Amino acid sequence: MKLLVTGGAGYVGSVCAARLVESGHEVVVLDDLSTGHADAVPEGARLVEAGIDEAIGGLLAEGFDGVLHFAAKSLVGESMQDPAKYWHGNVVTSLRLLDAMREHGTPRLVFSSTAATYGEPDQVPIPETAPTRPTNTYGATKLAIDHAITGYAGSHGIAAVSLRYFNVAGAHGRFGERHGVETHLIPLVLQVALGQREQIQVYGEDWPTEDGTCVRDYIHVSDLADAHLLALEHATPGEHRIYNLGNGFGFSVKQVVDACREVTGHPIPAVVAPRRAGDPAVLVASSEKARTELGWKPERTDMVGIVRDAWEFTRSLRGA
Ligand SMILES: NC(=O)c1ccc[n+]([C@@H]2O[C@H](COP(=O)([O-])OP(=O)(O)OC[C@H]3O[C@@H](n4cnc5c(N)ncnc54)[C@H](O)[C@@H]3O)[C@@H](O)[C@H]2O)c1
Ligand SMILES: O=c1ccn([C@@H]2O[C@H](COP(=O)(O)OP(=O)(O)O[C@H]3O[C@H](CO)[C@H](O)[C@H](O)[C@H]3O)[C@@H](O)[C@H]2O)c(=O)[nH]1
Repeated sequence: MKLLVTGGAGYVGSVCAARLVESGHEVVVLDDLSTGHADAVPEGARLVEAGIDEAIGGLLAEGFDGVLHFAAKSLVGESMQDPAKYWHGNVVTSLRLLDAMREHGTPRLVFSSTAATYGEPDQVPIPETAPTRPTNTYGATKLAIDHAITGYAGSHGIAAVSLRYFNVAGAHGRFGERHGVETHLIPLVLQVALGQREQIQVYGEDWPTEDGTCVRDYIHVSDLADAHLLALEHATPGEHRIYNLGNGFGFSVKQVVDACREVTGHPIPAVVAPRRAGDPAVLVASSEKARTELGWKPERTDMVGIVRDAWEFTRSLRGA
């Protein structure tokens, strides 16, 4: 297939673009490099360095079999301080993309949604039928886009799939996580091991969990990429399918830090800090639907293995 990958110079998009190229697809990456890196675009893919708003119409006029839409603003804290950046950058931009797909008859869409669409869950593991009550602007914009996709798919025959990622982690060879402003736990802990930061702050030790720290469902980015390939195969015209992607079990912040100590051999000093606003205690996915309907089976579920891949990638960046 000829596929357009928006945000393919970013973390998840570059890994998926690499997997698509490996699988024999023709890949064009559309990325404005606002948080991505040109050298993260895999060999064999064409990079169009531009924003979606200005370039999408001209590009889709070339004729594509589908779009994988990763491009977004995705910092939860920033989304609360500057909501306009998120409503415009995520929702308005995605509407432009949907309108261009409709105009040019682009048949398939796979969209990066998020666990943040659910907010504080009533039950864990979280199924797709759980109430969607996002607690931050980032999650609200992703939910709004999901609603728009449902409408466009139903009315204009687009075969659409939204994948709600839980906590993405790990690396796929030379493709990994290098956000300019890093807020995610594993890369921050690895920065301590590299001597770039003195200690890791553990945001709260008084949560209602076994060891008192927050629990999250960490999904290896290569398993995530597999799900995108399956989503493309199973997408059905006129339908908008929504799938959670997680391993179905959680690791606490302390367990993640311990795994990083084991992999790096560094003591990684940790200090307890106040809770971070908006953090739920436990987020774990039920991904039964993706397993049953897509035949998806995450294979890299061991935390030490996930951290090892992230560590190798992080060290390679430093030429270590
Ligand atoms: N990383 C996670 O843990 C996680 C979890 C849930 C959902 N997601 C979603 O997955 C997607 C990818 O996340 P990521 O961690 O790879 O982020 P990222 O910041 O590394 O990648 C986003 C990419 O999109 C590009 N971009 C942003 N706005 C653009 C625009 N208007 N036009 C063209 N390019 C644009 C950026 O330059 C960047 O390369 C996002 O939609 C994010 O919301 C990520
Ligand atoms: O320095 C840090 C950084 C994080 N944490 C904790 O580590 C856990 C994981 O935090 P991350 O920031 O790595 O990830 P989040 O769970 O906050 O966010 C992830 O899940 C969200 C869904 O709620 C969105 O999908 C978002 O894009 C995705 O990164 C949280 O309990 C957080 O409080 C710390 O203790 N110290």
